[in-house]
Amino acid sequence: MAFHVPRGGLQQMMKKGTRYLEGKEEVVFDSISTIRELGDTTKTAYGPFGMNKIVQNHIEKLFLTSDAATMIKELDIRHPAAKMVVMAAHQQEEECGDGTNGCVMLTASILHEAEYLLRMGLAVPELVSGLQAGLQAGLSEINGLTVHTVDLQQIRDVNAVKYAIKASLMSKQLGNEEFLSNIIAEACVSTLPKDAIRFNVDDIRVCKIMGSNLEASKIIPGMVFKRYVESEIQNVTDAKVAMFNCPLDNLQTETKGTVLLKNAEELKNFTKTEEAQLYNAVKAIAESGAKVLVCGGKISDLGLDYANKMGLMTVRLNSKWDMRRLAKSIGATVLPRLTPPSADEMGFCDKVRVEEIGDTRVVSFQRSTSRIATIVLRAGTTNVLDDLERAVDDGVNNFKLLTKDKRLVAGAGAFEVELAKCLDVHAEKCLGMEQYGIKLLAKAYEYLPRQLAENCGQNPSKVISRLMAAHAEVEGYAQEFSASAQYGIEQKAFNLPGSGAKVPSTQKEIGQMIDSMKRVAQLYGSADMAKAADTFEDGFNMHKSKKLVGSTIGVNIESEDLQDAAKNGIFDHILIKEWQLKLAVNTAITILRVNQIIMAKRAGGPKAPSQRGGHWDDDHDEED
Ligand SMILES: Nc1ncnc2c1ncn2[C@@H]1O[C@H](COP(=O)(O)OP(=O)(O)OP(=O)(O)O)[C@@H](O)[C@H]1O
Repeated sequence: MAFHVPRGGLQQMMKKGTRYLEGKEEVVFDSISTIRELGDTTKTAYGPFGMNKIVQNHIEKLFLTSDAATMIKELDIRHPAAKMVVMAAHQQEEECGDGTNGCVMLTASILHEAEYLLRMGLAVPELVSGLQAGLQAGLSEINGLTVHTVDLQQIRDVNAVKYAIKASLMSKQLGNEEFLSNIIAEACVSTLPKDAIRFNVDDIRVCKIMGSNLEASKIIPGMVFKRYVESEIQNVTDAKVAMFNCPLDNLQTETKGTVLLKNAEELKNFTKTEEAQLYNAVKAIAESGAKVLVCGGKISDLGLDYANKMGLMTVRLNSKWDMRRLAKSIGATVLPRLTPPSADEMGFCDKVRVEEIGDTRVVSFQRSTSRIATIVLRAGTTNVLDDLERAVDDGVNNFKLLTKDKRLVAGAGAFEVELAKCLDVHAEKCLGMEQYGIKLLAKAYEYLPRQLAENCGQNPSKVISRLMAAHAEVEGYAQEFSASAQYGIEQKAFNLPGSGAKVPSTQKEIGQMIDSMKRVAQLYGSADMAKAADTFEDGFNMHKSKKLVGSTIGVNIESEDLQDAAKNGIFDHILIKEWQLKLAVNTAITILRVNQIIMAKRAGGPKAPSQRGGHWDDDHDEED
């Protein structure tokens, strides 16, 4: 006789097969180690020398990429805590369209640091309140770290845009950034309306055509479809375009009817009226002035014949999204029935033509003032084309961010080191246990430049210590200066009406102080003050020129010597950094606050067998 083993507590309430985890060790530390593993997977793809991954998704589609968003999307992650990070990554992608890897890595590093503090005995509420304080401090510090701006007057300047978005392309397509940033900037700027700054990432379409190389890629103002036209006419210029959401065919009734034909005459005349109706409809469309007819439904042989007779170029589009985009691009209204369009309802194109790019036939609708531009990408393989498309997507998203906010921070890890330093300073001022949380955040930020250096094959510890020294030296100089005798002169200057006296303690404050001194000197015509400002500025510049120091010093991907990211035009958008901070801290807090994980048995019967007769990875799926 078998013994009955009683099940107690939660297990008793739940269906058999429910998984249940409890306690700090099982829940928090286990979640942290899973998330760290996720971070370890994506971190090697961070930055310009990030490695590619081959990811095969659940339908056996292959992805070759270093884009974290794609990796995370295609990996079917099941762990509930890791799913939180996946959600944060998705949110980062939704908000900014870039910076996903940074977000995942920051979350993983915060949790890694938190684990150490928890094991040392810090309570979760203390850690959480510290992280919240760190988040607030970080958000307010970020504002002061802007090093470059592209304001609304410059947003139509292709060179200014190109300069600002280049770094986002470098990290995906190192070596191709010059060409890509140029083509993306031109395409984005060309779609901006004349009267306002409005931009949607959907305004830039990508048409991938295999063959040739990247340099053969080009921008087409308007839409390009990889298809062939139905009609004999394949090339029109200055064309009015009529768009219909219905088939170019006889009207079909919804109900079926029976017709009794009594003689041959009736049989001959049966379809005549319908044919005449279709003929008249096509004729009316041609007479309205349209030269091109775009149909969302099927095109019958008869309809095509009439269109050819009337000299109409006929194109069929299958997707309703393509119809909508084309309508937006050429300024047309999509009509539901084959009625002659009014002048307002017709769109206009400079050219509609069939082209052969490589050995692919495309039909392009070109209009110089189009609100949509298409980038035709060329490369040898589909995987390279897909990766190029993702790089274009990052560039376009960065342009969109510029239309929302003009501020950029220094890239190449300079921002992270500077923010870590500011957070450390802030933590020193906090007296309670909060300071541990803030310091933790500062430490977590150091992981990003460290990884950037490691991926470039450099010694990460050496690079990070140099970076920190470079960022600290300016402060050191400011403090030295405040204590010096010369500061007395400037102090006097600052006591003049209209200027505030403040001991400069950061590079930014030194800059502001020099500016104020110059302004005051000019206002009061004081030669002494002007001389003092010059001396101060010279001293500061000399100090900087002796060594590479400053808040914009970042990782140099070519050598272990550092570089000035701002001078070399390596910028990241401020909104990317803000969202990374918010999402990473909030996700880490959410995970730290969990004390139980209860997973119900997965619903549904056995998995449908694979269509290709099994898969080498099936064993792993069985585990669930
Ligand atoms: N030439 C460069 N030298 C040094 N750092 C660079 C250079 N180009 C880009 N970077 C840095 O690389 C980092 C971005 O890398 P990457 O694009 O791989 O990460 P991400 O944007 O967080 O992730 P993803 O694009 O996959 O969502 C940024 O911090 C950027 O400043």
